[in-house]
Amino acid sequence: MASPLRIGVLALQGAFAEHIHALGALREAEGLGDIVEVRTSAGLAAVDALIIPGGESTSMALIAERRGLLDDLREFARTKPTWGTCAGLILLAARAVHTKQGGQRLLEVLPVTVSRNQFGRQVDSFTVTLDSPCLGPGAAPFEYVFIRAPAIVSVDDPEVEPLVRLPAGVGQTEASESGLLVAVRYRNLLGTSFHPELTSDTRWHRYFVHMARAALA
Ligand SMILES: NC(=O)CC[C@H](N)C(=O)O
Repeated sequence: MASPLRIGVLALQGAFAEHIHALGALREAEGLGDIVEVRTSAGLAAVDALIIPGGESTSMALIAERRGLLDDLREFARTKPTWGTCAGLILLAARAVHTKQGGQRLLEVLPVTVSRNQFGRQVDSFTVTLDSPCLGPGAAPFEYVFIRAPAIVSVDDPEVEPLVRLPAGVGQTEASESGLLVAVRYRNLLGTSFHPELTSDTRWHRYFVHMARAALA
């Protein structure tokens, strides 16, 4: 039997404890191995898959850079299963718009452009319940939580698979027939604008576990 999957959560800043909690809830059913807080290059080298949580992408990148972890994170995300949620999605992206003056460091592994804080400030946070066929045939709707979230405003590689789109109009400044993209998959990468770790619904975590397992098989 294959050894149990070891999933790490980047624990420099942000909502890492919530992801660890969500993975913990799946541990037995999914036969997960250690669920690890990753803070160093050695810690990263010891996991099979990684979640980069929500938080503040500029701070997270700065801390990672100071710890000499940024290049290792980039290398990891190039080939190993990696999921970025919210700020984590920004870090994975090839390009970000509406960044702070002077720009910000990104891992540049996911060929999309994200717009930071697309939906406004903290007070404009919102939830929306959407059908999510990517979670399985006949899957019940999922409650999506958005907190100063980015949106994916352009997809720059045909291999990027759109997974979830908001209804047209939500968070958009320009009239457009299709809504903003808030979840994509690309090879070994999953990027989501929302925070599934803030709900008790673990289906997105399960999606990532299955994706990671398939990628590593
Ligand atoms: N909840 C979040 O992760 C917000 C992300 C934040 N707006 C950023 O740019 O990093």
